[in-house]
Amino acid sequence: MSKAAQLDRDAVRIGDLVIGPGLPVVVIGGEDARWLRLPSAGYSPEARSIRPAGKAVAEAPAEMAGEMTERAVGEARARWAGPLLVEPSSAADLPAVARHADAVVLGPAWAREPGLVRAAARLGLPVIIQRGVDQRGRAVTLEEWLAAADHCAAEGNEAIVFCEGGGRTEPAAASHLSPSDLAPTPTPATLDRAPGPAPDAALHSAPDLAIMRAARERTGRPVLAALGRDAGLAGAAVAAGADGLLLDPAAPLEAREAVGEAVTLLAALVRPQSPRTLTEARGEIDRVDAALAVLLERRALLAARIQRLKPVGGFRGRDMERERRLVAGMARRAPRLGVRRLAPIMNAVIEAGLHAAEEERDRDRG
Ligand SMILES: C=C(O[C@@H]1C=C(C(=O)O)C=C[C@H]1O)C(=O)O
Repeated sequence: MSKAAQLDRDAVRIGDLVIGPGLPVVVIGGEDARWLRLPSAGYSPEARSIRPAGKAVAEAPAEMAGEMTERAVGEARARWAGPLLVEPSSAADLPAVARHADAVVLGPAWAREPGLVRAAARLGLPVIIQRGVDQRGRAVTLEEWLAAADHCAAEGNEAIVFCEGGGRTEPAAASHLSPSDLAPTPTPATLDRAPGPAPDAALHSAPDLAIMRAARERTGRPVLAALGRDAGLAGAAVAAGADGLLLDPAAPLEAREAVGEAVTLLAALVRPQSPRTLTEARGEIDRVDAALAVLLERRALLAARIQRLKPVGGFRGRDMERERRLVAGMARRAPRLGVRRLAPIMNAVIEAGLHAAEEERDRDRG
């Protein structure tokens, strides 16, 4: 079966990762999959130059460049057993990508080059087409983006994922990442070896979530939002319908963790799924429980605050009328449970909060 095996038009499989609506939101560059961007300091996908980490740009002859690409992608493959996405810097990288990668990522400069898009599509791998600002500073339009997908499909490759990068540019500093950035758990030491000071554009991607939605609605294909190294827009992207988030290969561990948390919590609220298997259904319940735990913790903190604000707090100051009204309000949002089933649940929640508050008060009094 080809690596680009297609489930249906909505979902795309990359290795054992499935991306699409109704499925869990994936984090690429985080735990779900890795993304290797091959060295590039050129201004177009045809340009070819090699920038060894920390060194000045050096032009490399094509055959040497091919060897370096083969080594970089081969090493990345050896270090990471999960889905590996590789972004070529030129058509010369494609054979190595085909040999080792599970998907090919096309940077914004490729979207306007039908010949290159078609060459990438012919690898038979899933193709991730990025929209954004190319190295010349020109933004790919929605029409150009969709046209790139059509070129891909014209080659018989329907395993297409759109990736919205918005204002993100492709700064040279971000392009000499070594495969060490693909280590499963980056340590501060490996992060230190990551590219030096990068322009802000590398740190803060500005995906246009409206264009991302438009691509999703017009094509029915999955969409990703590229966040750069900043977790700030992760929740917004999930709420806007992103099927996955793409983190820069050099995103720090804290950003990866923050994105994972935002995806779990937001998706539980805004992305209801229809799981088909026991494992999928339990995965979905785990995400809902994660969101519930965060809300229960916040609720307990608020309840404790209220006990300190009331003239008589704790169990002695219990207000049963207030409790009855809040259960009735919740039952409107949880009709399956209704007042009869929600009342004992909320009674347990409220009493747990009051117990925690009284214990805390007793500790504080010493
Ligand atoms: C938090 C309060 O104190 C108690 C706890 C409640 C709760 O946890 O929701 C509700 C009413 C009171 O019995 C409050 O009075 O609002």
